[in-house]
Amino acid sequence: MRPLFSNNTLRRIEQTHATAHPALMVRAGKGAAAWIAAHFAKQVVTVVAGPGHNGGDALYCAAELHGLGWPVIVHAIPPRHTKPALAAALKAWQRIGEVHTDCPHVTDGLVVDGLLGIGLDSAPDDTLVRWIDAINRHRGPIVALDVPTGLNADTGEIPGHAVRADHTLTFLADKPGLYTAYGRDHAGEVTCLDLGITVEADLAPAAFLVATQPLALPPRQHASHKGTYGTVAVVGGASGMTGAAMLAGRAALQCGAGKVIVGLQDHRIHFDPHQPELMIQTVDDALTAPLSALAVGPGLGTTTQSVDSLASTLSTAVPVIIDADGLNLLARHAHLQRSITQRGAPTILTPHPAEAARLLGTDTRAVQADRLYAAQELSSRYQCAILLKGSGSICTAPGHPPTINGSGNGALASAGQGDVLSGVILALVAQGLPPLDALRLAAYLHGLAGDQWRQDHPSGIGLTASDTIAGIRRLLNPLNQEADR
Ligand SMILES: NC(=O)C1=CN([C@@H]2O[C@H](COP(=O)(O)OP(=O)(O)OC[C@H]3O[C@@H](n4cnc5c(N)ncnc54)[C@H](O)[C@@H]3O)[C@@H](O)[C@H]2O)[C@@H](O)CC1
Ligand SMILES: [K+]
Repeated sequence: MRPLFSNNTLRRIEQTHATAHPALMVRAGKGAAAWIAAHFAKQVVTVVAGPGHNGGDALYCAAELHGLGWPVIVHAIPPRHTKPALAAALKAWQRIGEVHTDCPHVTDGLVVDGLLGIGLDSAPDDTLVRWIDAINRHRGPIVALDVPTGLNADTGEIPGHAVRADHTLTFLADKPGLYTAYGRDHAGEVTCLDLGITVEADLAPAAFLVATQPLALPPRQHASHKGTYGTVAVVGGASGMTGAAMLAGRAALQCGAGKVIVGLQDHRIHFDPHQPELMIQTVDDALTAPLSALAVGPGLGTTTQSVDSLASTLSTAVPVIIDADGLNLLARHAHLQRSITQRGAPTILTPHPAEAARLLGTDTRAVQADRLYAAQELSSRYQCAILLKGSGSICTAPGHPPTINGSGNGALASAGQGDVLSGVILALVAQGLPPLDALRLAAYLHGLAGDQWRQDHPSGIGLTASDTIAGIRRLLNPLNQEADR
């Protein structure tokens, strides 16, 4: 897992190395130029520099690219208060070429965004907005230095306008905001240039990025039977919403749970013709089975019967995953919140941002403005493992640092995907993974199944939740290399 550092920590690192030679700003500019020269054919490059040190990086990058024989045009916003390091960078460029102070109008080549980095302090002012929009109008490649201008590097929030880069060259260490909320859409492909600095071991990361498969299920032993892999139940499926519970059940089954019961509130359905292995029962019957783990919420509804079903689920002594309407009911009913804190077995909450907002008594915008904080606050308030869904899903649990999931794409924004994710988590917990491990692996595999599907469907349109289940099953199996000896 890759460590991600907050702006405050990055500032501390910068101070520690303030007298480094060559200076970090020079290293950043030269490193960026070397990366650009290695990844693009020589072409006109428009370097856009802002009023702070991010602009200084850009000016050294311009000078270096010029030295490598690239045609370079520089546009810079004059700083209100010149900092010495920026003045030196400006001087270095002015020995080579002109500085245009008007808003760039780029028609050709590559653009380097060095307007703002981690110094963004509020929504960009009018001048910056015009320059950001001018960069975004460019149809060719856009390379952002450190952070796409306008994106909050801590949170991935965009308080106003932001550059949409194809590549971001981020300096010293990786940053959480590049991977969650709006980060993925605006940063493009991220490359970290460490500038020859090793981050001090005593500096705690704000989060970790899960960029590769975090762990695997243990191989299946020959002398095993379905009971070895757990009996699980999905509780939900009120009239008109039975599909949600079925999808969760199918996902649990196809991800290896031994026996899967679907406890439906709609008593008219007794059988899943597409997945006859599922045992369809009433909620009461499902809860009397000797279960290893439960998921409650998919299609649960919000009736009195739904509240009773959730309360019965919480009174069991096995791990419970709460999703969808289960979370909405939890947000509304204090007695359910009390039951959660009194449970002896683990509880896992898997909210999307709107559900997280209800659980925290705030609004979706506030959750999205700081997803890492929201997930950690939920975990401490409810003493649960949390998976906060959305771009760059966050997994955390009390006493554990948060992780940001690095897989997935917009194709997964489709009906039933959350139900599938609940079923995958359920299967992984039933097969013995601790809650937080199950969340991280499930989020990663779910995203990766979407990424693999997208390779054959570039616009990302039409991925169904059922397709995702099949993709995750394929991903789970190559992992069990040592199986069945
Ligand atoms: N932190 C580090 O360790 C390093 C930082 N470097 C660079 O320096 C950057 C940070 O430099 P700074 O602290 O000067 O910050 P920035 O260059 O990101 O921006 C600061 C400037 O932008 C203005 N500004 C901020 N928000 C604005 C808004 N909403 N509207 C209009 N103007 C706004 C500020 O008044 C200030 O002049 C990093 O992102 C990176 O690119 C590198 O040189 C190397 C190492
Ligand atoms: K930038």
